[in-house]
Amino acid sequence: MSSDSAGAEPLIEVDGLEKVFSVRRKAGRLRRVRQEVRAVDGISFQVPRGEMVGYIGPNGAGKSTTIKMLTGILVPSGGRLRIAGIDPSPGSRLRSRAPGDARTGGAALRRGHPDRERTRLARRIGVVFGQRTTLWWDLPLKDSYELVRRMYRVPDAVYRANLERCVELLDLGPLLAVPVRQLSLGQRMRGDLAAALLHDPEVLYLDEPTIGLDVVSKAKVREFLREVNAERGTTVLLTTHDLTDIEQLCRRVMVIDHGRLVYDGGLDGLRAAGAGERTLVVDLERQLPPIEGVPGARTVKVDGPRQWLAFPASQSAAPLVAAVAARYPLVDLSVREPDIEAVIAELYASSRKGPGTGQCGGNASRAL
Ligand SMILES: Nc1ncnc2c1ncn2[C@@H]1O[C@H](COP(=O)(O)OP(=O)(O)OP(=O)(O)O)[C@@H](O)[C@H]1O
Repeated sequence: MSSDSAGAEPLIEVDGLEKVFSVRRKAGRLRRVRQEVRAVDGISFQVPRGEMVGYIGPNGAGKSTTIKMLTGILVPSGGRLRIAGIDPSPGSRLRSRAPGDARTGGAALRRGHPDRERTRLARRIGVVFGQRTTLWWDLPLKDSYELVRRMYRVPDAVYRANLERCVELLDLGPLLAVPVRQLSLGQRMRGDLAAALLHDPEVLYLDEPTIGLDVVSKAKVREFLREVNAERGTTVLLTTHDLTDIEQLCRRVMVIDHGRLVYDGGLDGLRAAGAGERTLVVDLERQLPPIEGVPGARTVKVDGPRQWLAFPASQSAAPLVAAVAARYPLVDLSVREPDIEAVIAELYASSRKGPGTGQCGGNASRAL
């Protein structure tokens, strides 16, 4: 969690949130049985205003389901959530763990709770689903924006200012007259990002906004998100499988697996929590046999005069450097941080072994 936002007003508040889907599965040639899928299983977190938080996890972990509940698209089966003080599905706790919730949730909402809260919430949030566009397929981009303006009743001056800024930051000028169906994936994604921001939302949910994009388009999207966050203080919840998105944009990351939060804290803490190793890379004066006898380190690779020594991420490099320098002709050195992808893969694996086995349990960051 970013330390400078600690204590700031929470804009997103989630407490014991659950979503249980009821699905029918084949059991034999003719029989179907009803089964529960616990997609989100009692997660709690808060996001202060202005923070950019990564929300990651393996396929099927429950990320999209969480985002859909936070936008009001899905009704929770249990727990509480508030975004900008609004509960998009008031009364959902009454239906907690109700069998067949996936089918009855919508009806219950219509019966007991008009869509007023969800509409109020829609004005405060923006959403981009990387796999799906919210734009009108056959309309030029500009006409889609015009429709967004009317739907959200965006005042003229606000609309013009926001559109101008998005066009500038996302290079949309040449695309405004092009029908959405003719846009490339990267162009369409930029178009979707602008559409999500025209009504000045306080919260932006991004579900895989860089999926399928080339490196240049990814860089453009990331730069845009940084600008929006810095300029407007927009709170961002970012779901992605591309950890570079997280490394470049978020200081805080939440990891979900099997519907449960298994880590919530800083990226640095995640590296340390994963029992990862750092690497001391040393350049010696000449090629020598693998370095031995340095306490706490082991030589993992030798390439000419260069050698790589792995050591626990939690340990200081200073004594290792001193030990190597005392016995070997050292010319240069560097320390490499653990690879974040490896750390996260390890975290997923350990969370699957069951509670209590995760390596992050004793970390100073909020490991869960
Ligand atoms: N409408 C639904 N009906 C039944 N099960 C569902 C439904 N939506 C999601 N699920 C199940 O809930 C679980 C979580 O799915 P979800 O889409 O939230 O995962 P995810 O973390 O977003 O995965 P991915 O990274 O693959 O997009 C999965 O087991 C999925 O099959």
